[in-house]
Amino acid sequence: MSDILVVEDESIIRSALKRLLERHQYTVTEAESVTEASQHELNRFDLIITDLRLPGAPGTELIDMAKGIPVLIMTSYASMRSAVDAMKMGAVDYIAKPFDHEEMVRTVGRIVDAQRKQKVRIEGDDTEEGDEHQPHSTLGDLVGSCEAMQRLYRRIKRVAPADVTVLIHGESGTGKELAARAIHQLSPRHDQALVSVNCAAIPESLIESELFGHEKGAFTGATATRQGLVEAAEGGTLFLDEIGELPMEAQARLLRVLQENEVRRVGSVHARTVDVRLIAATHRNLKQLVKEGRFREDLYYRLQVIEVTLPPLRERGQDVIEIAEHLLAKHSRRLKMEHPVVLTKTARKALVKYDWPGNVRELENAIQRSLILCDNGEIGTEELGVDQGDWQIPDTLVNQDTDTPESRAANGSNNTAPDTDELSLEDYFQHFVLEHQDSMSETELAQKLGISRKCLWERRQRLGIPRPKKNANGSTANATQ
Ligand SMILES: Nc1ncnc2c1ncn2[C@@H]1O[C@H](COP(=O)(O)OP(=O)(O)OP(=O)(O)O)[C@@H](O)[C@H]1O
Repeated sequence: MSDILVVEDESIIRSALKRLLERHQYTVTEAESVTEASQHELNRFDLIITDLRLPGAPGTELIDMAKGIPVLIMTSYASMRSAVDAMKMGAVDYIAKPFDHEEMVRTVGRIVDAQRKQKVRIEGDDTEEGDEHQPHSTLGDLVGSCEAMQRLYRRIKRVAPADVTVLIHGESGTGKELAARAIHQLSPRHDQALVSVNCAAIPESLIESELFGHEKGAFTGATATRQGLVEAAEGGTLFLDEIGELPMEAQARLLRVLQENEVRRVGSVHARTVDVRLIAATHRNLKQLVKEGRFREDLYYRLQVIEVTLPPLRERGQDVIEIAEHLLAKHSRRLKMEHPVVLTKTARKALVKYDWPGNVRELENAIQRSLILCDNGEIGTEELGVDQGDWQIPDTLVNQDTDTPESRAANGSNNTAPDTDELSLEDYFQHFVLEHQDSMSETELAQKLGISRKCLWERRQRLGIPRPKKNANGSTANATQ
């Protein structure tokens, strides 16, 4: 049986809530204010439900006072703002008054359940209680122990159990998708699906039907009714990477999912109810996009309930070595390396000194490349290429069929990128794209360059060579995006 402390100054609401919870087998203690609540030993409760506005101190004060105990905020000022602020301060969730009884019972059940599971996991791990404040060198697939990563882990653990939308910020390649996965894994939805979608990688014309599904005949080519990815995430989590690239029409449909828990397939007049938690990520400044009229303000406010920020790799100090070694082990296994490969002392220093504009993804490429190029079991600065700017061997080359050490060595000594000394990769990229963009689709171009469609799109943005748009007569014209 779980113990709940209800802090509410309006006695009618307080006793109604008490009765409701007791009917569901919870033990309830009441308090009228933070001061009265603080006379109890807060640590013995499994959950504290508190009104935000109370006589004297606000309910949010209990978040710090009851370290580790989830605090659910009730607010009659159903403004998003105060609820968002409470969540930022560490509240596990919020519920707007007047609340629906069923919703309250469901929310309480979910939090208490998640809390119990977390306790079991912590005890099972043989970790001390108060684990939240123990330093960790990993969380899920994220590796790194610097202070910024510790803060990130703590934040992920706090937001994961609350069923709220999370917006992840961070430069490209910082691990936003891994962070989303960690949130899903630590949430009560962890045994349901996590559906990941990269909004920048799906052609604009297809994105609505991909996400929301379509009815048969909704558009040319819609030969059958199809469920969208939002529906595929039913009961679980939907991760929308690069949400800043979502076209306006799709933004409107997504807003409906968030506001009404409803999805309407393209070409359908009927809405379907969905139960999906959204995690979105972007490397862009969404506020700026809102100002420029390219992102809906209402959607922006819905998304930024809780924000999580991934630090750039250059700000993670010695973590870069920890991550490099982790990636070295991972890719040595993948490439079935016969002998262990290590980083030289100079290489380690160079790793820390280099500023990694492409973050962990760039580091991962450098490690993969080095494993192929090194021949004496040691990786030095030359193999890493950290002194030579940020050129990369395309992934397709790295992932080529390199099953034997001989063929790997051959790939290296063939010098697959002979021009890189004279021609920077960016020049090469620019030439290649300008030369072939009229005759190749974006997918073909990306494939030839060995990069993802999204990466192609990002580089186009960075280098100022926007994708040409096809005119009605089939010729192309550059369009600023
Ligand atoms: N802290 C980390 N420890 C280990 N591997 C990491 C870490 N962060 C990122 N990676 C690896 O780096 C690569 C890029 O990570 P991820 O795709 O999560 O980044 P992202 O921020 O979502 O990038 P983008 O914005 O370009 O989609 C992945 O292969 C991931 O496994």
